[in-house]
Amino acid sequence: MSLSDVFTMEKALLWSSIFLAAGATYLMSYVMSQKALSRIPMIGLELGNQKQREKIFLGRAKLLLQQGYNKFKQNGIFRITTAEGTRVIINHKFLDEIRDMSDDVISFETALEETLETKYTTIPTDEYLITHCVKADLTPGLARLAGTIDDEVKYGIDTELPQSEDWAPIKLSPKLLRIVAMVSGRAFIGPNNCRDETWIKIAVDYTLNVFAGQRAIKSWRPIWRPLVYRFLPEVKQIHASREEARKFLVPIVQQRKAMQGKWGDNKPDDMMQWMLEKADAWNVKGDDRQAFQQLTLTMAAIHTTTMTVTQALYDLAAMPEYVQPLRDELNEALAQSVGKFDKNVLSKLQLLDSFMKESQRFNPPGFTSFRRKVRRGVTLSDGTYLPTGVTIEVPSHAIAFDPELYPEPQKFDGYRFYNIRKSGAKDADRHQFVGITPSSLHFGYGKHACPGRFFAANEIKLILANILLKYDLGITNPEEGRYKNIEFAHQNIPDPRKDLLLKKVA
Ligand code: HEM
Repeated sequence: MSLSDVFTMEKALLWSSIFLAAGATYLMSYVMSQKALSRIPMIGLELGNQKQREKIFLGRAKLLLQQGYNKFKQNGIFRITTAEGTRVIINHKFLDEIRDMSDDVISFETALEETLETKYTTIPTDEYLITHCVKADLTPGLARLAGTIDDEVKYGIDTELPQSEDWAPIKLSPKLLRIVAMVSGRAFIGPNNCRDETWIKIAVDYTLNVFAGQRAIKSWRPIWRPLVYRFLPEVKQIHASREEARKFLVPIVQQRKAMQGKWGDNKPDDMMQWMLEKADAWNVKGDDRQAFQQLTLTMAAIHTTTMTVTQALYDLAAMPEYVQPLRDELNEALAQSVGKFDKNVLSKLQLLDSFMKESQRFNPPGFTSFRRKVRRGVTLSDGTYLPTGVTIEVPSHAIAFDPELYPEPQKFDGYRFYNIRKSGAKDADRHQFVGITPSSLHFGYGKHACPGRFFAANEIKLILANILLKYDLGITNPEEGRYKNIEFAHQNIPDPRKDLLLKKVA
């Protein structure tokens, strides 16, 4: 045997030992994490095997989460089989210790990548400049923008909703989507672009395409996904709508850049402008990427807001007894500000704010919140170990129906939060629509809690206020009660097939 043969053999032996050691370490950590997980109680085992439980979760998630929350309220943690695998559901009592953990330990972004199937859809989850500008520019600018947003709301209502003085049935969701796309667009890309039909189509369709794409990917087992994703029509559609958006948005980006320093008093006052001015500092390079950031923004903003307004209008239509008190509040606030909606008027609408929050408590967009991926195993204060790779969620809907937190939780009380705020209690303002507490989690919690909720709250108030002043509302069969939501796994959406009745007030 030559010297070089000996070296080759030694090398092979070395590599084999490294692989064996790595394999053994991986196996050990897998076994340990499975052991740690198995210590967390599982609900729903009586419903059948994993496949059967996944299927049952699609139709009964709300109920199962509620049962788990009630059963494990003391220890606070349980596992459940969802359509996307096993999830660890944690009680809100752990939120304050988790919220301060770094993203390397408990990650919002990795959980979102998993939800959106970013590996295959390529939807970015790390566009930090968006969140920064929403917090640093949009929210502080809300008082200045209230008038323009109100103009756009009025234009949207005049052009999209019926103008009849007799009862007219409409399918609300598509109309509201267009209104919200225009109104949000006014604050995102400015008055010259927000009414453009191409923009409205992009803003409305993109989120739907992304959700169809990720659902199509999830319908395949993980092992097949890298092979099939390129051929899925739903994934191709995401790319097609991006291309459409690129053609529309890139020229606007280029025009804005060409005008840099030459705007004078006409400088646009919108998200695109603020983001372009900060792009270098945030290392966001290239016209395409800067244009696509508007798409990511619409994905966070348009459908979430539209669903919330739809739910509130379905509630108002089913409970018309709230209409007059809300109109009285509006008229009183407007009378003190020469008939114009401004920041002061909006802050006086405490009953409307309370009604919106109660409507969201009953009809949240999802039954869980605070979805996070554990990237580094962590031990909670009660000794529970959450191993690396686990996805955690908080049962926000079950929490919002806990009688210890919300007296008579099954009763819709539009005055619930209004009365708390009027009571003068120390933390009364935390019960505003935008307020986030461990028992009110529909905008998330901690450092990734929705930064757009202040803009959303103003937009929703302005849409509801203008509709309330202009229309009477009704549902088609009052004896059947409020329209039921469509529940699918974690998700909860207003039924788009239902007709809302509108009649212009004389
Ligand atoms: C009623 C409407 C809305 C609802 C219900 C909603 C809900 C949420 C929720 C649940 C989260 C995740 C929070 C967490 O897990 O802790 C979130 C994040 C986010 N939302 Fe909203 N949202 C709404 C409107 C908006 C609007 C209008 C904007 C933009 C103007 C926006 C921008 C964002 C952004 C950028 C994030 C990611 C934050 C981050 O990465 O740290 N949202 N939203």
